[in-house]
Amino acid sequence: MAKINFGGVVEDVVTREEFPLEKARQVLADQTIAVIGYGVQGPGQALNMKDNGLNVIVGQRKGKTFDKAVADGWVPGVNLFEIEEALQKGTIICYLLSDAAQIEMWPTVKKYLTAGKSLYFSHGFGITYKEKTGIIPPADVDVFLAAPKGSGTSLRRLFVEGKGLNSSFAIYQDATGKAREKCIAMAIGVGSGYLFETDFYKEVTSDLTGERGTLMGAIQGIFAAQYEVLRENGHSPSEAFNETVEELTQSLMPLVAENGMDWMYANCSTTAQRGALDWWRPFKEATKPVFEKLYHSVKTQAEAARSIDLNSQPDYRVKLEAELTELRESEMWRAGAAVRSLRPERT
Ligand SMILES: NC(=O)C1=CN([C@@H]2O[C@H](COP(=O)(O)OP(=O)(O)OC[C@H]3O[C@@H](n4cnc5c(N)ncnc54)[C@H](O)[C@@H]3O)[C@@H](O)[C@H]2O)C=CC1
Ligand SMILES: CC(=O)[C@](C)(O)C(=O)O
Ligand SMILES: [Mg+2]
Ligand SMILES: [Mg+2]
Repeated sequence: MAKINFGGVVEDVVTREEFPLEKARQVLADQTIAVIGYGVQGPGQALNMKDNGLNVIVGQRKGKTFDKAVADGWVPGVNLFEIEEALQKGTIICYLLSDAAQIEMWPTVKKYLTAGKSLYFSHGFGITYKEKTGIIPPADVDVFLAAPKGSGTSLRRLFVEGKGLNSSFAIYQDATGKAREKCIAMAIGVGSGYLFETDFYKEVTSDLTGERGTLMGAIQGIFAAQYEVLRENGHSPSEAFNETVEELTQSLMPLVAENGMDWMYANCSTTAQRGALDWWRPFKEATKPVFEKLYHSVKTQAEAARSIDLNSQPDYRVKLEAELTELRESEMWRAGAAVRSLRPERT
């Protein structure tokens, strides 16, 4: 593995140069990779693996999502099946149902995990919280994960553009002595950039923290707070939205992505630099206790319990959709829709 110095800490990573796609194809040559579930990660990973020349089939229950798989080019009876048929045919089972649905389907999946097969996850959830999920694989199968660090939608889009999301990988159980090479081959096959190693516990703990924190929860919270203060002080929705969200996503974050925070700062006025350098610490101090509370809630499994309880209810989708609609219909995001419609490339 390549040794990379991450800010003073040397870590081993796997790059596409040292584990090229050709090697992944060789490792997986005799495998039938069954992607179970065609929600968000399912399509991204399955299509990328198919385009990478791997032997992939999809298992999805009948309904709207099955039809989406057909629309994406999967052919019923050829490489698209009902879940049980795909489980039976697959030698590497990619368990890409929602984390809550994985609990419900587990007794069925387990029946098909015969000796020498592999069970692949994209999250450490099911295994780490096994007391809650009941997901305990048989001892004679390999169990590993590759977790793309981003949405399945982005995984696919970046792949099509010739780019790749980074993924973590972890081996939980090596029954055949080949779990590690299969795991890395799968991680490359789904279209990852470089790979960093973790374990199931660390993957799920960091992932749940990240999505509740800066990636999704905290960012909406901080947007809403600033937007409200601007509105309460007489600024128009267009001004408040532009100064809170639009400028960040359109102008400043791409600069951070390209070359880091200091470089984004350096491309802003010295007035802005002075203010940002003064104010980032108070924001850090104000929010750190919330991040500590969040991490604690993840560590004590309160987050897992809540997500399992709520997402296992029969009407969980309707409830999530209602909350997403509330967000979409808030003034800030309605202002956002108007702002997006006025982007030059859209008018
Ligand atoms: N959404 C994402 O981009 C990411 C997801 N992951 C992980 O990947 C895995 C899959 O997540 P998503 O793609 O978001 O899942 P999802 O919520 O989109 O659901 C995937 C599939 O589950 C099926 N499903 C739901 N309930 C079912 C049931 N009771 N019986 C049978 N099928 C059922 C749906 O039809 C759908 O095909 C999870 O472990 C998740 O944590 C990891 C990284 C990012
Ligand atoms: C996209 C991703 O990696 C997340 C946010 O962790 C998830 O969808 O669970
Ligand atoms: Mg996640
Ligand atoms: Mg994630």
